[in-house]
Amino acid sequence: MDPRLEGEFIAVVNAGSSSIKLSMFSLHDDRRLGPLRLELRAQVEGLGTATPHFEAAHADGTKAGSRDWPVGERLGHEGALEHLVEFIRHEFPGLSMLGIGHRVVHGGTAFQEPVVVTPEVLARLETLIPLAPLHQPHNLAPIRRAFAAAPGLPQVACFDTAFHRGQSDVADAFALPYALFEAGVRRYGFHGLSYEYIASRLPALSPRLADGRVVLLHLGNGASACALHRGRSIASSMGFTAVDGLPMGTRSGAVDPGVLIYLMDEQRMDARELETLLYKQSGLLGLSGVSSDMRQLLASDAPRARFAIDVFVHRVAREIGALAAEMGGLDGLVFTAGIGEHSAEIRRRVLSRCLWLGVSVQDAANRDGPPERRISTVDSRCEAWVIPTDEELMMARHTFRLLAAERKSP
Ligand SMILES: Nc1ncnc2c1ncn2[C@@H]1O[C@H](COP(=O)(O)OP(=O)(O)O)[C@@H](O)[C@H]1O
Ligand SMILES: CC(=O)OP(=O)(O)O
Ligand SMILES: [Mg+2]
Repeated sequence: MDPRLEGEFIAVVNAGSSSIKLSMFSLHDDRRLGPLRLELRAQVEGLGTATPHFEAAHADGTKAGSRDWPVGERLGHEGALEHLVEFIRHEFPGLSMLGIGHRVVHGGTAFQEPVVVTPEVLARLETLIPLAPLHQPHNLAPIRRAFAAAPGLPQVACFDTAFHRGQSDVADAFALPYALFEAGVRRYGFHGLSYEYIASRLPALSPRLADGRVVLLHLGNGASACALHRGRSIASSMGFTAVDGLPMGTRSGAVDPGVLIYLMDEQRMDARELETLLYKQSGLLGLSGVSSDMRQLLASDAPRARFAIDVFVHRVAREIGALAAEMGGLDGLVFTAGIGEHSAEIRRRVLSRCLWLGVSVQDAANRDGPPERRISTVDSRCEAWVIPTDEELMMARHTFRLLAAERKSP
């Protein structure tokens, strides 16, 4: 065994709609670097497609493993999880664990911060599956599996919704009958672990933004925007579910609800068919007919690929304006997640629509530079930044904080 991998660990599981990521953090008494150190990241991507792919890397980026499955052997979430668990067992024999942190997309109104999962908590989280059908079942399956395999091992659920729970009722409400608001039909907002991580980086990177009005843009396979005022979320583009707001890889983003009634009446679509349409057949994939993957769209000459990108950029620019209006102005913009971190072209196009907000882009910095960087000119009234997100580190921090506190007060 690698001597670095002795001691106690926290595992963190981020089960998405088409991938499972598992990261291992070791614990240390290091005042300067903090108690958590990333040791290994492992993931299976492309679940449900013809070409699932496993890859694992040590913290320094060196490869720890990889695997492809034969074309046509459709690997599901369960098979991927088994593979990851076996890999970790092999890499970390005799492993001692403090606990496991899980990303759980929906915490409803009841869960406003991370919690240690009990069978009762798990049962309540299961009732939220209809509110996040693409994510919640996959988030809860690894919890159930770990309960069965290691009943005494503490598990912590970290919610995508929690960071937004401080938003006002006015920001949260749909203008539906008030009884529905009371029954929990309201805006929740998602990608909260990502936004919380970015907010935690701002004091070191830009004190002005840490204390100011910022729109955070999480543009990945799922995409959303968040209005951050003095480090707190005050509004977000995602609503009751993670299908609202911006167009995404395969999700529609906001549509006129009248369209759904029309489709039910005229095309006799039922709830399941609408769910498939809105979550799996829309967004970049639905508009382009080419791919849900922004890299492929940017590389394509197909007119509809270009059209899909145009719609995406248009809606992102619109959302920035809407969230700036909620905050009464804007001091900065932050791009994060797959597209936000890696696509200079999308950032350039979005920022070219933000001149009215006082953004002046530094082209060379936008094209290239260290992963965390300012991409606006020094005299830009509104700052623009790229900050890679780290949902896993945020989850490891929450898990450590909760379990260390539990250990002190048994
Ligand atoms: N260099 C790049 N240029 C454009 N898009 C990119 C680039 N790298 C990754 N992406 C896009 O990022 C998206 C995936 O984002 P990511 O945050 O990794 O998703 P997930 O929600 O699965 O974690 C895909 O649309 C992918 O095409
Ligand atoms: C909430 C959500 O959309 O998550 P993801 O981006 O992982 O799909
Ligand atoms: Mg994501």
